[in-house]
Amino acid sequence: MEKIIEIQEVTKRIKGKTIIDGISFDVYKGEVFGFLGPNGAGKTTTIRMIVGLMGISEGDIKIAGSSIKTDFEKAVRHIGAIVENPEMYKFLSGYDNLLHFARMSKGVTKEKIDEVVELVGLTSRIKDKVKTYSLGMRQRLGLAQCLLHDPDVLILDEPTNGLDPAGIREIRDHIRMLARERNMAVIVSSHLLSEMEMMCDRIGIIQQGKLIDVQLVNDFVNGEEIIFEFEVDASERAKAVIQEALPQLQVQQTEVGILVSAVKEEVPLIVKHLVKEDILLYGIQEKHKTLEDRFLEVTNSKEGVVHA
Ligand SMILES: Nc1ncnc2c1ncn2[C@@H]1O[C@H](COP(=O)(O)OP(=O)(O)OP(=O)(O)O)[C@@H](O)[C@H]1O
Repeated sequence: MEKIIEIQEVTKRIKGKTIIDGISFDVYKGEVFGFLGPNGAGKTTTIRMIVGLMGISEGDIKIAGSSIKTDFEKAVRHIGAIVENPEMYKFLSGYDNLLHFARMSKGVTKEKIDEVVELVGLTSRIKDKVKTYSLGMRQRLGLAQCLLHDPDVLILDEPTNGLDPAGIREIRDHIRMLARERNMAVIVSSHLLSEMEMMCDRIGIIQQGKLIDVQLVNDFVNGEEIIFEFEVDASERAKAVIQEALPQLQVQQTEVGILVSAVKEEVPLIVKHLVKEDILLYGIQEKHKTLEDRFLEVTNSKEGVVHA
């Protein structure tokens, strides 16, 4: 995979306060990279530094090999971004808006405008005034605007904010398509964890200005341990039996039985202990953790390992 963004030991201080504290990670072409973190963690600040809206106190950011510090113009040329709400002229058509933006960047042809309109699925409505568009259509027009100069990287801060479920799905599908079919790197931030789980290939978790974890979404969510639910006739006793016999495992009582966080190889052992104590076992189910479960585990423990 080809690196397109390199964040190298970046620190940001504002009025003596450290907002971002020495973060480093890379983003590759063709992937959707999600930025997760509690409110005030530093997601927007990091994004603003990547797109060049804010200076860097220490460290460097390279885009397609060019430093944003020493080669700003060349570096940001590779980026298309929606950081604040895209500015649109509501009384103009979508097409006229794009024409307006096209005039501001060099070398954008009318064919290119038609191509991006088609790419974001707005062809049939592009001649209508923007004020008649739904929020989802406006977001897609914003996406089209970002794509006019053929960026390698797309940066979207909270792209699904305020959208209804259908709108969220539309934007998500477009983001994934741009990464897969156009080999673009897409960086998104969102506090909607279920959304990030569906949209991203990798996520970086930022907390109090530090990057505490960078992982593939699948590895992050599932890890090695799985939660198994054992449906039994006597859950309280079952919990006590497993805690006594296998004290290394985490056991939780539920309405129908017990939840045990374990690896698959440990399941026969758990069953053996339950059966030995004459506990009736009606079924075993695998419960997958959600990104939200894992996010809360990691941010609450404040410990994390950076897997590059
Ligand atoms: N210009 C500024 N002056 C002083 N403090 C700032 C400034 N910009 C950001 N901060 C502080 O930096 C921290 C990180 O803010 P940032 O907006 O990057 O967080 P965030 O992760 O995007 O949060 P949210 O999810 O709430 O948008 C916050 O504590 C914020 O108050």
